[in-house]
Amino acid sequence: MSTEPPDDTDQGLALHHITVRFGGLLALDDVSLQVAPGRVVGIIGPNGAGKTTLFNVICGFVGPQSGSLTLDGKPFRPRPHHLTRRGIARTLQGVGQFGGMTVLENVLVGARSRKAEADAWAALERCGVAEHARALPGSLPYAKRKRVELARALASKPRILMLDEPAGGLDTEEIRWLAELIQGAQTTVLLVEHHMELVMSVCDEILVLDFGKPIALGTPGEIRTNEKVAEAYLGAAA
Ligand SMILES: Nc1ncnc2c1ncn2[C@@H]1O[C@H](COP(=O)(O)OP(=O)(O)OP(=O)(O)O)[C@@H](O)[C@H]1O
Repeated sequence: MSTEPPDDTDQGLALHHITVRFGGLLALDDVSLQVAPGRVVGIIGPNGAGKTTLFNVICGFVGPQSGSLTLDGKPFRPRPHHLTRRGIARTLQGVGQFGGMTVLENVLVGARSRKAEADAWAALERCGVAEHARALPGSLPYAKRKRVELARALASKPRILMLDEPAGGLDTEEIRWLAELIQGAQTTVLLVEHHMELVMSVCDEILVLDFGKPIALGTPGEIRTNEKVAEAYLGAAA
């Protein structure tokens, strides 16, 4: 299987032979991935496969023992506090907002541009939660707080939007709304998600990890019928 980024593209984000160890545990084992602009790329795999670690590498929270990243063909050494500047935004698993700040203030955290407040309002509108801008996040139902988390990420108008289990805890109707948002996002999306129906419906391609190893990369149709993928999930269920 080839998950090696092609040499002829210098656009977008690329991971080259990333390996991460935590002590004796190999969390990522020679993972390569090319994320072309505008694509929706899913990262799936059983629990503990390395999905969050991969996100943490892209965000600079975890430094790989070997391998490198490039952004538009140039070396990219991610640092968490520079991510917005580099056009990268990430939602967190769960809701992760500051309880003592209003929804609007949460969305404005880390804002840089002069028109940040207008962008924040636009993102809140887009996510259908503008009416709650002055509320404290803790007073809102879980699904609304997940939307606030999305608005926070969208407010910086990222070129790469990283969604970490955005469907977790949501009902069918809310997941349908989320699918539409991702499909209309008009930006590159990296999606870590356990909800297979969502992943299969929105992704252009999917990377499958198992015990840190990339075991498949392909379209949803290819991944659905891949025997190694089925085995990895069956093994995890057994
Ligand atoms: N900071 C850390 N220190 C030690 N081990 C870690 C650390 N972070 C992750 N791990 C281990 O690395 C492996 C990969 O974890 P990771 O969270 O990336 O998996 P995942 O695919 O995101 O899992 P899940 O679907 O359960 O969220 C797991 O075995 C995990 O216990």
